[in-house]
This record gives sequence, C-alpha cells and structure tokens, in this order.
Amino acid sequence: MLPRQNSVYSASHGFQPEEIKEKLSAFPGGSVDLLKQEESGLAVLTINNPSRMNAFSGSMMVELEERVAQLETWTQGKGLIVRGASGTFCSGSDLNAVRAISNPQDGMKMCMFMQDALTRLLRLPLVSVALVEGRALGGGAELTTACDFRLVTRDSVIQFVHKHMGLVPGWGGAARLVHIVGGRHALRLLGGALKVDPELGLQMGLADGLLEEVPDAGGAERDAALRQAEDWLSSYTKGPAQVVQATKRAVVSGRELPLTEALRAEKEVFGTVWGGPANLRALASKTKHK
Ligand SMILES: CC[C@H](C(=O)O)C(=O)SCCNC(=O)CCNC(=O)[C@H](O)C(C)(C)COP(=O)(O)OP(=O)(O)OC[C@H]1O[C@@H](n2cnc3c(N)ncnc32)[C@H](O)[C@@H]1OP(=O)(O)O
Repeated sequence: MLPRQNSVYSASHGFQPEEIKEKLSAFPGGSVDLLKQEESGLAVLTINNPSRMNAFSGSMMVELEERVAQLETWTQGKGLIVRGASGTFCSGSDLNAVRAISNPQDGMKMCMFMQDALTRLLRLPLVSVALVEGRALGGGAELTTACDFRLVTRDSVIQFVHKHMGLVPGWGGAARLVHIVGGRHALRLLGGALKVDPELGLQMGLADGLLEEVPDAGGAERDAALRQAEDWLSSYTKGPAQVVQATKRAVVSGRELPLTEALRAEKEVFGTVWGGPANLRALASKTKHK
C-alpha cells in the first residue's frame, strides 16, 4: 500500500491532534499563507511572521497543518513553492513559545505535531521546492528538508542550530537530512551546526539550484526570486495534474517503502494512468518525444 498520506502517529502513540492544536493556538502571531493558482496548478506557501524572522508561533504550526490538509485534497495541484516573507526563510520555532512549552510532555506533543505535518507536506502529490532566501535556522532548516528540492539565493544560509540549544531536530529534519545528503554529511551539518551557504549546499547536495542575483530592487527582487523558482519548477510540472501527481506518488513509495512494497505501490499508481486520457492522447499523437 502507498504510505499513509495522513499521519505518522496515531492515538496509540499519544497523538491527540485536536488537543495539541488547542495548546499551540494559545501562542498566536504571524500566519502561514497559501496562494493556489488553479490555472497553472502551482501554489505558494508563505511563512509569514517577519517581525520574528518568520519564526513559527504556535498558531502558525496549526495553520501549517491546515494548509497541508488543503493541499492534500487539491486534485489539480502540480507544484508547490515554500518561502518566507520579507526576504528571509524561517527562524524555526518562536523561542517565546518554546520557553512556554519546554516541559517534556508538551515538547513531545509539539514534536509529533510538526513531524506529522512536515511528513505530510513532503508526501504531497505535488513537486515541492523550498525557496531559501536569507536564513533557514533550526526548525526553518528542517522545513527546507520537507520539500523535494531546495533553491537558494546567493545570501542564503541553512543552519541546523539545534546543537547550540542543547537539542536535536524535532520536526523530522534529522531523518530527512540523512536521506538527502547521507549520514556522513548529516552528521557534519548537525554535529557542527555548520552554516550551509550556497556553495556548500550545492557541494553536499542539500541545495538543488542557485538563483541568479537580481539588483536590490526590494519587493521586485523577491518577486524575481519567486519567478525564477516558478520557472525552475515548471520543468517538472508540465502536463496533466493526474500524471504529475502519479509521478510524485510513485517516488514517495520508492523513497519510503521496502522494495517489494514499493513495486506493489508503483503498480497501483501505474494503474491510475495506464490507458488514461493523457496516455491515449500520447499514443494517438504518434510523435517521437525528445
Ligand atoms: C525543533 C525546532 C527547534 C525547537 O523548536 O526547539 C527550533 O527551531 S528552536 C529556534 C531555533 N532558531 C534560532 O535559534 C534562531 C534565533 N534567532 C537568531 O539567531 C537571530 O534572531 C537571527 C540570526 C535569526 C537574526 O538575527 P538578527 O540580528 O538579524 O535579527 P534579530 O536577532 O534582532 O531578530 C529580529 C527579531 O526577530 C526575533 N526572532 C528571530 N528569531 C526568532 C525566533 N526563533 N523566535 C522568536 N523571535 C525571533 C528577534 O527576537 C528580533 O525581535 P526583537 O523583538 O527585535 O527582539
């Protein structure tokens, strides 16, 4: 079977989403904004808390899960760009909220909630890109790993600062980082809290592309970065949403499941497109594809 699209945890793990949402909502501030472009099938998710370097307040964690749930049912969706507001990515958890939930019980609940939300983000049947401008620190660095790809600007830094806080990642970032860069590089990035600039990111495979610099034109510069990211992503989201979504589902299965289960899941996905409208159109066109 395909990996469960919904949760990593269940009540048997003590995971009570509604209870956790209520507790997190007591820490307001900022927003997680979703803009869906129905025509292109592209969506932009903006982590929006600029006065806090886009740190996640408790209510923003709840909104993140709500936006992921919206995207899980978007049948025409093909691509997703995750970015921060005002030219910086995300500074992790809001330290004011963290201080208030620093007891083990609440910490574990926040951990399960964010691990679940970010796992579901990565499993979305959309091709996702983290557009990293400015700084992605702590949980913000973990958020970049919950996207299929990372595009970085010249001034960007991704830093897993957790060790400086006597922590390890708690939003799933360690597990995903090992899959992205391998165990050795993951240990260097976490153990050394290394500042990953574009050069190191590209060298390690954490970054998938460097966006061209645009003269400092303020908002226009940020729009230019978004346009570049959209252009980059469009190479992977051309064609019918059903085929793009099937492609991502097949990769998610291969990424997460043991081989035999992945093959069975691939068969299921194959069955959704074999003989489908796009397949029949391609056969009818009889053109050779480059
Ligand atoms: C599992 C995830 C993990 C956890 O939950 O345990 C975490 O993510 S913990 C948080 C990890 N993040 C950090 O440690 C980053 C903390 N922030 C900084 O190091 C700096 O603020 C920096 C480098 C992001 C920006 O430095 P700069 O000098 O350019 O600006 P300021 O420091 O003056 O920041 C501006 C303004 O934003 C507030 N701010 C920044 N980050 C956070 C944050 N994570 N939580 C709350 N507030 C944050 C900072 O306090 C300033 O506000 P002001 O009112 O002016 O003091």
